[in-house]
Amino acid sequence: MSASIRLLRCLKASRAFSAVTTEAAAQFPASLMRGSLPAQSDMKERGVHWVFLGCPGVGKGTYASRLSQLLGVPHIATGDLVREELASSGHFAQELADIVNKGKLVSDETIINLLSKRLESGAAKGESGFILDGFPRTIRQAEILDGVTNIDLVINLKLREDVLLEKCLGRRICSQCGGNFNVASIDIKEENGKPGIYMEPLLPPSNCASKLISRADDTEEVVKERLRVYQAMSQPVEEFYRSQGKLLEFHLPGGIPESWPKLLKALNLDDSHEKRSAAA
Ligand SMILES: Nc1ncnc2c1ncn2[C@@H]1O[C@H](COP(=O)(O)OP(=O)(O)O)[C@@H](O)[C@H]1O
Repeated sequence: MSASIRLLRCLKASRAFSAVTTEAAAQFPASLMRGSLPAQSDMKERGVHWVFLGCPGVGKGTYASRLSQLLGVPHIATGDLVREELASSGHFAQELADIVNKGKLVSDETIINLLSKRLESGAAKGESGFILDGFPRTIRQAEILDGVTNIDLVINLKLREDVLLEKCLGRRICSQCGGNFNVASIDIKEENGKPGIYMEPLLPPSNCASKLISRADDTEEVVKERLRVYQAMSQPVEEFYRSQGKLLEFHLPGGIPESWPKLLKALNLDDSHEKRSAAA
């Protein structure tokens, strides 16, 4: 049975999450594949089951999307699923907007329903494997995911907090093509032994420049609340996976040109892997 169907059944079978998680945890021994990267042949057949963790603005979407192209698995961002739902009209969209625009998390039940639907439609199209971005964000979500599928690896992206705020405030989306850009120019010099960091802006092409919009939840007040919510609700998820030996901490050294090759190296995905997949 696919992970998506199990995820959905798990949720439908019981509205009491605690019962689900106990049952789910018992069903799948956590030692299975714990802490190991799948072999390259396995990656091809099953597709990787990876998770990206990290604070708002850290760049989960950027690196998850690049890796999904490299490894040929879908990049599934629950924030995107929520925004698709927000774009629809109706009472539920308004309820969601009230939560998201305050920087709060939507309920575990809502997010699991959205994710299940996305996984099911992907499975129907023959997708296998995934890179999840923005899920799990609570211990309950992590336990439910653990009960329905075996996560191979969790990449925890790290960046200093003052940069996170700047990056969120600099985020722009082209209202026509949906492209993601960032107008923030980060150039913090080394100070008192604390390393500096340089990240150049990711500017849009001229045809997008006049169509840029910002996310409603990327205001200073809401980003600060999202960072607070991350520390309270999602930081424990890092510990959850650390204790399973699945967490790979990656401190971003700078912008994409500097960070991407280092991330590939940390994942044992070297240039030759990149070239092979480009040629395939
Ligand atoms: N796994 C999740 N659990 C609960 N709420 C979520 C989840 N994923 C996304 N959301 C909601 O969607 C919003 C946007 O998500 P995302 O784009 O991932 O934001 P961020 O930039 O903060 O990482 C979140 O602030 C939250 O309200």
